[in-house]
Amino acid sequence: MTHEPIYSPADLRRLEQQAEAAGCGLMQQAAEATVAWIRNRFSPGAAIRVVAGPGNNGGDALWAAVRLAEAGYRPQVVCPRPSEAPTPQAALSRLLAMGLPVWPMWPDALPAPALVVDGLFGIGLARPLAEPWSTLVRAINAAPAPVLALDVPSGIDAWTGRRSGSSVVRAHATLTFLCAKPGLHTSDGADLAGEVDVARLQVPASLLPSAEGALIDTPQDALPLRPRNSHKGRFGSVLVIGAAPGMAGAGLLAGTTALACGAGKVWLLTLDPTLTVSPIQPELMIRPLNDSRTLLDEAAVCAAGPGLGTSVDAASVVAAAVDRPGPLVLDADALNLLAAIPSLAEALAQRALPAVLTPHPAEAARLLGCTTAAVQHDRVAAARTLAARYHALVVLKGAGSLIMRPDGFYHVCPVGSPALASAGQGDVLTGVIAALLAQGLSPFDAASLAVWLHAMAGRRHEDLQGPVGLRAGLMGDRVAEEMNRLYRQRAASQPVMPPPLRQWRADWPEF
Ligand SMILES: NC(=O)C1=CN([C@@H]2O[C@H](COP(=O)(O)OP(=O)(O)OC[C@H]3O[C@@H](n4cnc5c(N)ncnc54)[C@H](O)[C@@H]3O)[C@@H](O)[C@H]2O)[C@@H](O)CC1
Ligand SMILES: [K+]
Repeated sequence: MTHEPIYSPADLRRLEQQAEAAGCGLMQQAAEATVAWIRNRFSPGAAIRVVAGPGNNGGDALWAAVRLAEAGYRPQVVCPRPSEAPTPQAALSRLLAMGLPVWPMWPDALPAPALVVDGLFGIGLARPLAEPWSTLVRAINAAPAPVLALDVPSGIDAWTGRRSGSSVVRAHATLTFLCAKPGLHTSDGADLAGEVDVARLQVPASLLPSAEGALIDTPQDALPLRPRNSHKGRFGSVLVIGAAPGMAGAGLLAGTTALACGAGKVWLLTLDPTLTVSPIQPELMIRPLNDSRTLLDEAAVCAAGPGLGTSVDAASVVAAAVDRPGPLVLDADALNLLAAIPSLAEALAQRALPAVLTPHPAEAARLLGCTTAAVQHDRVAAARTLAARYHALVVLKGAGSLIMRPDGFYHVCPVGSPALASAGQGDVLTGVIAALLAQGLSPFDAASLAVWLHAMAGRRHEDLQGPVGLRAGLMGDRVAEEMNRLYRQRAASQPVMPPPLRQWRADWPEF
């Protein structure tokens, strides 16, 4: 998979200092990246309102205004309290020398700009915004023009995505510098950052820290191979454990999705004795609890939890699934059992191959013994604690889904959609992860690719139809479409033999 790296706040600050000491001119580079971004979308001559704050984020904005003026744009610069540091001050002098006024407050009388650039606060934000910044934020958000945030929408924490207070810039796009930042994709950041681009800037490779995580990008190379010389045994088998009385739908969703996403065969071990066959999905093999021993031995992958309930039978079959050595996904009620039964946690920690746990925030809170709000307060920290505690891969669902390894490295999914906020989507995701594990992916790759495919299916539904109406029952086929799209893209990037120009036969003399 190709990734944008994420550095920790401390590593990023260290990188900034070392790069400045090495004379990299990061502020100038950030300004040039901003102008390149603007040139791509707005023609010279356009009025661009650049709003600069009191720190280096403001410095980026002031230098962007200088470069915009040089490139033929008409910057309207607003800066109530410029930074006193030399580089931003140099930009101010250049602006004044070019005869460009710097307005202390939002200039209502000027013609409306084509774009507003938010350079108020970046990663140095330390507290909620007060005057004069909150008035400027209100003016930015009310402007009849799109907003480009530099580095981070002002008022948002770059790592958690939380608002610092009630004054926050709502950006249509964010151009972030040096590395990707998880807070632009999760929590409030998912709604306030708009489309996010990363400008890595030129920094000597020797200064780059090791990443604490990465954004998932189009993960073509993680796709399982599907040679022509294949049979269903090659693509693995999945045992879904769930579907207790009254909750059959959850187990059926996970099972049918695993089939749709390429698992060779799928059993559903149901705790409901009346459930024997799915009339709409006859290829799904539904088996009673009595068969659990045989199936746990036979299946390559186990996915326990969808519609499982928390009965004694459920607890004992989950314990047996955790004890077997193969790939394992625990979701929904299996996670509730894990929160309640300490011996399950001990058994998970003993596994050589880490299990995949897929909590939504409320399930994560139950496992951590805290509130859902506390989980959402710092999603990376919550996922990191869970992954270390259970020695497992943790998929923390919700906007900006996180996939956390036990060693603390994580992926953030930058794609998402409110179309996925509907009943059964968690069961679907469990089915996709199980199918990819069955096809031989490692737990981290399977969980990352599954989250991305699931999110892409949601995004595509939203783009084509809107944010409602994506029932979980439709998802297996939609996720399979995304997989096939990736297969086609990968095939298109391979070398291709051109077709013959003429009909060819070996016995034709002119050949
Ligand atoms: N330091 C560097 O070398 C680089 C910095 N860059 C830019 O600089 C930004 C970080 O710069 P800074 O560390 O100066 O931080 P900011 O520009 O985000 O702002 C920090 C300043 O605002 C003050 N402040 C923080 N919260 C406030 C609040 N709520 N109300 C009023 N004042 C508040 C701080 O005391 C400090 O003076 C990055 O986000 C990025 O845009 C980039 O140019 C890349 C290089
Ligand atoms: K900003």
